[in-house]
Amino acid sequence: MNVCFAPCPVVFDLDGTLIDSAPDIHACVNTVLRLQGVRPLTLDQVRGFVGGGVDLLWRRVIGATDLPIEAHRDLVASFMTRYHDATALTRLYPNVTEALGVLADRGHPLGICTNKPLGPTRAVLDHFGIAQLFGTVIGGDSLPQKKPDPAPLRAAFAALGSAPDAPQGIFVGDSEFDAETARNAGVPMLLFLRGYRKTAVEDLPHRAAFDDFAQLPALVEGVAALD
Ligand SMILES: O=C(O)COP(=O)(O)O
Repeated sequence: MNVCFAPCPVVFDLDGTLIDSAPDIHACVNTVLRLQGVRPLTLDQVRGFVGGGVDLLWRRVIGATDLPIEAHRDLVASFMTRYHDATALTRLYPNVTEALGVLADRGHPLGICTNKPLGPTRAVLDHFGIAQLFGTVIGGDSLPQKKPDPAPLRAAFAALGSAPDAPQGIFVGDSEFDAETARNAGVPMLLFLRGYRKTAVEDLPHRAAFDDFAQLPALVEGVAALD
């Protein structure tokens, strides 16, 4: 049972949930590959590598190229010099700002729990003028653990005033990592269908699914009323 008496905290994943950032990640990856004399990857390939943070992204990029695994650390460092403020090709999904505004006006504490490093996370929230809506922002490098470990999500709920070992609230995400994180943390998940998920919807644990952020405030109230 996940009882919410006051408007419950709502924590959001970032890449593939609030923002479509794959074009910027793709561009930064290919800039690094070009410097190495390696053929560029497609947008679909790179999009499929997003979700587990930058270290895993580059292990997957290396696996798709002839680059040696020993180069991983330098490739990540080179990538981060470009990625830390990459926003030019990133877009908010439609109706995100409006939905966040409705939830904030109704008194829901809002947070971010992403595997994206904190630097680029803050850059993108500032770029879209939504940083002030979030009471906490947990990035992929904020804690030793990353999603799907429940620790980052529990930390986000705790920062929003929820009990750390029995968090109350809702997690909104798009991916396998997010669904597993929500299950590990014991919170209901709302699954956004236009993100970077590779698994069939019915194979991912989730409370409800949606494809337009205009639907989100009603879904949140529905979940909160049931729990
Ligand atoms: O940077 C990533 O790999 C994924 O970030 P996300 O947790 O916001 O989906």
